[in-house]
Amino acid sequence: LIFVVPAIAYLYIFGSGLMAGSLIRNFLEGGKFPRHWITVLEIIPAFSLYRGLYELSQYAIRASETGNPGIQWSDLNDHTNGMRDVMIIIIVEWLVLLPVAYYFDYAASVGNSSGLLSIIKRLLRKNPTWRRIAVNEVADNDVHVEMEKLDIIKERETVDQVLQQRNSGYAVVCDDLKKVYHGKDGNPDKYAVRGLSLALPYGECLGILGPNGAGKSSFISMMIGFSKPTSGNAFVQDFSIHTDMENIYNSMGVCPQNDMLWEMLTGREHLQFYGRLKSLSGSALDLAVEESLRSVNLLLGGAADKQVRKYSGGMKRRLSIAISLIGDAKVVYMDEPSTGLDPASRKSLWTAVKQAKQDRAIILTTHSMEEAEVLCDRLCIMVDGRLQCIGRPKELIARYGGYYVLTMTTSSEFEREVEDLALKLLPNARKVYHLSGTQKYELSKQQVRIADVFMAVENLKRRVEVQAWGLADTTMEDVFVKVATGAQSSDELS
Ligand SMILES: Nc1ncnc2c1ncn2[C@@H]1O[C@H](COP(=O)(O)OP(=O)(O)OP(=O)(O)O)[C@@H](O)[C@H]1O
Repeated sequence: LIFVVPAIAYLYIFGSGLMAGSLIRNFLEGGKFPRHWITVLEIIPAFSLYRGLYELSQYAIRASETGNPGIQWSDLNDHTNGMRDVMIIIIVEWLVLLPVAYYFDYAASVGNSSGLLSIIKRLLRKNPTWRRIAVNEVADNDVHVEMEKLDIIKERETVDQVLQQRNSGYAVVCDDLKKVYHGKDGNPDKYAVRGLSLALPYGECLGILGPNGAGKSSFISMMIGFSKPTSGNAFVQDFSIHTDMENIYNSMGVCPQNDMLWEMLTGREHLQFYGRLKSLSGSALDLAVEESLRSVNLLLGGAADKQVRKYSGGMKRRLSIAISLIGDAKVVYMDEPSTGLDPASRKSLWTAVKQAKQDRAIILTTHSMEEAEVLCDRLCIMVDGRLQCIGRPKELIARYGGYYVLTMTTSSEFEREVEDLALKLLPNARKVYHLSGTQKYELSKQQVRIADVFMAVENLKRRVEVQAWGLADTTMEDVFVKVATGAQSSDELS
């Protein structure tokens, strides 16, 4: 469609211009063709345009021969030149076709025609939520029982409030964003993102956690303009991702999941290129490049001036991060930024990101809970295209945690004793893991005292050989597993 429509439009304009050129001139100069039929033909825009240009040229030729001025406003009253009809036709068509063009442009930009009625409603809405685009709801034909959590509802309310304001002061606002990949060859549609609403202020780093296929990359690819949302909208610095992507690009930085680098260019050349794209030049550009290279440890050993094909995977990753941050990008997306980095590089990368987030908004996807806790002010967990929870890491741990994890490894003949110990400490202790002698139990913090656990283990050790044991507070990883498995099993049930 992308190629066929412009080709047809081009052929139409070219063909109708050619026809208008030969027909109008012959009809006018032949004098036999009825004048009113010429006016009817002028309804075709190319014909009225040609007629207007023809008349202007006739007046101009006469003016050059006689020394008189060319066409005057008063000549519109002269019926023989047909200029008044031409002007009326052009103005009326302009008034009619402009809204029609706007409509088709709009329908194409939301990727889903939403009907003339909804656009008119949007324009006429008395007290409009001015930035919300009424688009067709995705025919979400699953029967998932929506049991929205309070934090998700609160985030939705914040989004609603923010959308009422013209200058929100928020860096990113997502309004019920959805993405459906239409199934090909008889395959069913894939609902990758099912109505994401969130509001991100400046200076915040939001981490998106989720199992493989949760929809994290699909969300980011909509936000950076790689793909169009099926419905819903998002605003980056108050610019819509449907209509203002050009403006968004000026202040956006992206570190994609797969490094997109030119093998033959050096790291420094990459940064110079992207710096210039962000309108940096001269000494400001040199300074920014130097700073970026330093922040991701690419100055050591002349790495900055080596071609990227000679870089290790980790060096490429660090360069991608530097590219995403150069030029004072105000909103930065990082898709699994530390994948493939060794621990030292990861730590220096985290320092760079921490420094960078002071005055920008960062959206970061990751599978590393440690990274999420170190870098992110807020975290959300996404499962099967839906947000399951959102909040500060400590809040989430407190909400979904509330228990200690007792881990113990013995030889398999003593597994029964370990189970007895856990149940004696807490009759409703929950076994969450059991594999060849290693068992894990969740013990409610409110019902168990740490001192009792230590005493019970000491007693057990007198009778049984305990190879290893540990008592840990709930970690983000526990929260993640709990939320993700809980959501997946509720999806399976529904
Ligand atoms: N172009 C596409 N066409 C069809 N389905 C797609 C397409 N891209 C992604 N999907 C599907 O959409 C779902 C979400 O994919 P996405 O890549 O967004 O997940 P993710 O959370 O980023 O996963 P990961 O952590 O593995 O990167 C998956 O089931 C995936 O198979």
